[in-house]
Amino acid sequence: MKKPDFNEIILNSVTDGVFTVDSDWRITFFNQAAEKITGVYACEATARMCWDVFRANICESQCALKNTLITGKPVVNKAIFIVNADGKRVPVSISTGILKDENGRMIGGVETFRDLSVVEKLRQELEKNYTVGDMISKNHQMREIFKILPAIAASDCTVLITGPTGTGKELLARAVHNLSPRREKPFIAVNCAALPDTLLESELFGYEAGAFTDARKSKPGRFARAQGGTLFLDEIGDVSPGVQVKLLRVLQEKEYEPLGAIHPVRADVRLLAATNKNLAEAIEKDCFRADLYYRLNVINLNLPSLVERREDIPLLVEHFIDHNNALSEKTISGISGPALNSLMNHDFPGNIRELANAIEHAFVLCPGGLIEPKHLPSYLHSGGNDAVPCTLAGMEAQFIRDALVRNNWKRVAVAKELGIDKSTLWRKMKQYNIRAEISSP
Ligand SMILES: Nc1ncnc2c1ncn2[C@@H]1O[C@H](COP(=O)(O)OP(=O)(O)OP(=O)(O)O)[C@@H](O)[C@H]1O
Repeated sequence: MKKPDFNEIILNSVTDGVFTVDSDWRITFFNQAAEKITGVYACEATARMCWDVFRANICESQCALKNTLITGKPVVNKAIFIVNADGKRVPVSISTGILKDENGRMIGGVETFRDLSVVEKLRQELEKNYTVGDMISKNHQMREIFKILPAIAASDCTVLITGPTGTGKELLARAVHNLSPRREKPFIAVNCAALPDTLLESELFGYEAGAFTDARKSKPGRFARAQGGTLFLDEIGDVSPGVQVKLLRVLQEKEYEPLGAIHPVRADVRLLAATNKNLAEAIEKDCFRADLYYRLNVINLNLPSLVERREDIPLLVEHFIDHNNALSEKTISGISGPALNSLMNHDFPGNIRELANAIEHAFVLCPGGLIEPKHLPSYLHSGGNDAVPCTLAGMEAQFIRDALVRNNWKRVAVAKELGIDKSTLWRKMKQYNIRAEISSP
């Protein structure tokens, strides 16, 4: 009778998957847990190339076992995905090591892997509870907003969303639209600060042919495009008195006149507006009409800054890692303790947009595995802004910032110097979280 192989008995008793390969990458052993996790029987797996059986997202570009056999360094608990025999993605954490014979000669490698499906499911459940639309938060103030959002969405009232830049005002407006009975109709967003006054007016209300010299054909405005749906007016605090009067008329009479039109047009549009300015102060300074403010501010949703909801940082970091993983070829498994610490200790003047940009930056520099402090923008871990940017986006941001300083933050002059449109400059400043030190045209 064949003597029992105790090594095999032990390896088949553990709940982690274990397989070994020889120096030609052919599987020499496949335990029972490996069969269960991959859905492949040991008799089918043995003697096959490991990447044909253990189909991991890192097989081609960053094989952990290969790395270990080349460098001699083990990989410990790296989170990856494999594709099982049914074609389903299974999250696993892998560890690797070298196999040596009694003379110390390398004869292959060993990989152990743990099924993380349950952990992943729990994480997704947890995230689902903290999510409305694309917004994620576990902060009590935000969760109060999430709670009343369906009722607000179901009504047709105007909503004024306030809060510092990058706190998610547009995302919240989209969530209101997507939860509302108007969700099948368009959601149209207009950034009122990005357009000069005359252009904003024709952009919003459209014009008839012959309304002005270049108007050969009539053009529908954003109100017309949003008909039946929702119009989101971002940066409403920057709208001129002339446009304010016209908006007031739409809100009061539900109609407007395109430039050069003889008859008014009925507007079936829900208005949502947002600002990071203090409109009450603007009213006192006679820069904003009180009557328009009251019409817009039927419901006010105020978003707290990220500093006021630091508890959201880990959740948001995971969310942005997932998002970037889905968009890129890379697999980033998470963030290291020290890197998360750097983020937790930062004040984020650009709020969630700044955090999202920091994770995007880390994706460029991090080859895989965990995001470490060195992968984050230098100002987050070195305490200074002086480091030379090493990504194209970083260089563009630096270039724009330098031009703004050179031109005393005058955006018109900077746009001219850089040969770009003022709205493009504005968009890029927002993208790179460059904030004016002196407000100017
Ligand atoms: N709660 C959130 N969960 C996930 N992502 C968020 C959240 N809030 C904001 N974001 C992301 O942060 C970025 C900025 O959000 P958004 O443009 O909505 O901010 P904003 O307040 O409208 O900014 P601004 O005042 O500069 O116009 C976007 O990439 C958005 O997807």
